[in-house]
Parts: sequence; structure tokens; C-alpha cells
Amino acid sequence: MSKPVRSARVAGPAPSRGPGPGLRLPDRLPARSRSRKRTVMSTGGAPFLISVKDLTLDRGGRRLVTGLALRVRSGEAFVLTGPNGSGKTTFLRALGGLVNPAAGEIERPAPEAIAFLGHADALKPGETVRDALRFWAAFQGGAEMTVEHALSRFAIAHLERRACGRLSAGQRRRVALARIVLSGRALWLLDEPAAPLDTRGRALLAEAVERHCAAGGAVIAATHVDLGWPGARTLEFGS
Ligand SMILES: Nc1ncnc2c1ncn2[C@@H]1O[C@H](COP(=O)(O)OP(=O)(O)OP(=O)(O)O)[C@@H](O)[C@H]1O
Repeated sequence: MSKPVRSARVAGPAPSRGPGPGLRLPDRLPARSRSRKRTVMSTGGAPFLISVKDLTLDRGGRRLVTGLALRVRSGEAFVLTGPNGSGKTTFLRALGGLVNPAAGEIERPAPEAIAFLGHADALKPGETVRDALRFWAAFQGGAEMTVEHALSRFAIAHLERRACGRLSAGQRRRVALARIVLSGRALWLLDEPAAPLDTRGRALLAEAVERHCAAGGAVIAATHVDLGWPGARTLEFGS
């Protein structure tokens, strides 16, 4: 059985880019944070998009994470690694506000600044790719990018009229990732984004992440495969 993770093993440079245009970034910390006089903005570099302090996470009667601290800045990509069942998904869900911590604090941006990609692609089988992305663009709101542009980012423009139920697993994942890019949201939380992707799909994902970080966004992804994201920092679970 894996031990609970306690700290971030950090590798790679910490970028200091500020937010760019076209991203919905939090202007300021939530009122709760300010009232507790917690400092989660950097003094010299880019602002923190999310900050975790003394986090304890339980699931299924088991303690997964204890005393974890993590701060992710605008412009950073973070990769969560570790064996099956070590708590990566639970941690991502906690970051997204979908799981309550047993203890500790998470300072996160407003929900409309977070795009979450779970294991499931969240696509209706009977809906065309174009209609699915149109739905998500309207649901997520505020997208500056067009559906066509998002499709081209993942080289799936030729699939726009195909029903999602008639796509391969990798094609569906590309559509789901196009939805994330289309969201215009600052913080991407991605659970196994690349699992069914081929080499080209992984390269397109890496490009999308690089652009997003260069524009001042941040990405946190759980993965079992090497994502090949230059400069990404790593948090290892269950080691
Ligand atoms: N719905 C659930 N109810 C109870 N326990 C759960 C549930 N989902 C997961 N768990 C437990 O929580 C622990 C962490 O699971 P989690 O999915 O976060 O791990 P993971 O590192 O993402 O795994 P994987 O690499 O397999 O995706 C596991 O021990 C698992 O058995």
C-alpha cells in the first residue's frame, strides 16, 4: 500500500510570467483568504493561481494525503505522478472543489476560472463533435476562441460532423481537450489527459499547455504517461 504523500518534489524552472489577454484570471483572492490574512500572492513573480496548505485527504476510509503544501503560479504546469490508487484523482478533485479535505486549506480561484477534465470525456454519444463543443462553449461561457479554432488545435476539424459515439477513444479525448482549450479558463485540472492519445495527440496537448502557460494560465495534470511538458514541475504520490 502506498504511503500518504507529504510534500511536493519539485523539478524544473519556476516561470514568472504574468497573466496574458484572453484568460479569465482571478483579480484577487477570495474574501475568506483575505480575512485570514493568508499570503498566497508572490512578491516578485507571477501570482499564485492555487495554493494548498496542510492538506489532509481521506477516501474510502484511507488517508491519502497529509500535511501537503503546494502553490501553483500563473504560467506553471504541474504533473502529478504515482501508482494506481495513490490519490492523484482525489487530489485533483479536491483542487477543483469536488472533494472536501479532511483538514487544511485550499485557496482556489472562482469556479468560472477552473476547467476540469476527468477520466470521462463528458460527451453525449448522439451529439456531433461541433454541437458538443458549441454546448460547452455556451455552458462554460466567455470563450474568445471559436469552436473551429479549438478543433484545429487538436487536428480534429474533419470530425466536426461526426457523432461523438462514433469516435475512437483518442479522438474523443482530443474533443474533450478542445473543450478545455475553448473554455478560456485560467486553471486547467486534467486527469489522465493523454492516456488514449497517440504521439501526435500528445504533442498537440503539449503545445496547448505551453501556449496556455505562456498566456498566464496554469495546468495541473495527473498522468501515468510521460507528458513531455518542458519545464513542468512534479508532485509524486505514494512514494
Ligand atoms: N468512490 C470511491 N469510494 C471510496 N473509495 C474510493 C473511491 N474512489 C477512489 N477511492 C479510493 O481512493 C483511493 C485513491 O483513489 P484515486 O482515484 O484518487 O487514486 P489515483 O492515484 O488517481 O489512481 P489511478 O492512478 O488508478 O487513477 C484509492 O485507494 C481508492 O480505492
